[in-house]
Amino acid sequence: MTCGIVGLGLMGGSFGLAMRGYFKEIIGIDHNEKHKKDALSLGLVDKVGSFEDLSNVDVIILAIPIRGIISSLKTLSKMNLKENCTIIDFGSTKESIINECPANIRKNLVASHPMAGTEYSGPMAAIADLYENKIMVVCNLEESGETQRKRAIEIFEKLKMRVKYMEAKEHDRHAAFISHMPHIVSFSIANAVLKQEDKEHIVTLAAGGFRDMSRLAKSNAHMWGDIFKENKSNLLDSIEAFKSELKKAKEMIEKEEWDKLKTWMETGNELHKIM
Ligand SMILES: NC(=O)c1ccc[n+]([C@@H]2O[C@H](COP(=O)([O-])OP(=O)(O)OC[C@H]3O[C@@H](n4cnc5c(N)ncnc54)[C@H](O)[C@@H]3O)[C@@H](O)[C@H]2O)c1
Ligand SMILES: O=C(O)C(=O)C[C@]1(C(=O)O)C=C[C@H](O)C=C1
Repeated sequence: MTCGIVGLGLMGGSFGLAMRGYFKEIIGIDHNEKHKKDALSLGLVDKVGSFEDLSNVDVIILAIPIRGIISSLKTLSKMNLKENCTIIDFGSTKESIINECPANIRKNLVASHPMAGTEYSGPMAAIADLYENKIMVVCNLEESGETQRKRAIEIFEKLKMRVKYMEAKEHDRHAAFISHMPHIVSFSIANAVLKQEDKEHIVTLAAGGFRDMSRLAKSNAHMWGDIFKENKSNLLDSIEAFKSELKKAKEMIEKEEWDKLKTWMETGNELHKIM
């Protein structure tokens, strides 16, 4: 079996590293020349190629920003793909990808979202065990072909991932709260500190707490811009929920309702018991 990976960054590169030996050959495709060279020298893929090479592979991984995934699907739908070709996308939102996937290749697509990653991007960020013991959400699986379902699940098992099935609508709602809103909050924290006049002095005090809370603010703005745009309505709801809690905390502090504030914090302590 052969594989083509479109996007040789954190997600595509890590996939290549983890799947060496499983595929007879892995071909890497990327619009960034340096990323192609880096991917080769890091051994993320066997060779680099172009989109046309995808006509001859058995598995295609789309690991590029969401709008790029959608336009790749449109291009792939006009190509002569292998009959049972399995296309797996790693996009962080699922509804628009599924809705905009051309009908003639819908059975080829297994719409997936690995709940794994870091704040870094590009081939240098690739990690061989990134996917191990992590959740892979697979959406609207019944719309994928039987061969494609089986192949994708086998690949996720090989990655040592735990598969969770969900409807795309539900996935996008959940992802807004568990991933997209925390990124917005982290960017907000970073911008709030950067706006302080004595920011350099403030950050000299940064220890674990600030580093944890601001880590996500290092993430790639292009990729996250796409995610926020695609999940706008759910993201707005999650920001509203967060704002309402922040407002509650602010009011309790203003009114010096310390016991109430303590109870509110103790409620927050409960979260990790269910994680
Ligand atoms: N970073 C994460 O934590 C994470 C986690 C889960 C899913 N995802 C999703 O995975 C996808 C890839 O994310 P990443 O973190 O690997 O990004 P990345 O920036 O590390 O890598 C993307 C790579 O794709 C290339 N690229 C971008 N657009 C392209 C195009 N149209 N054609 C060819 N090459 C193109 C870039 O040059 C880059 O090498 C995104 O859809 C993202 O939403 C990311
Ligand atoms: O751990 C991180 O740094 C991540 O950002 C990974 C993370 C997340 O947990 O929000 C980011 C985007 C996803 O689509 C899935 C996972």
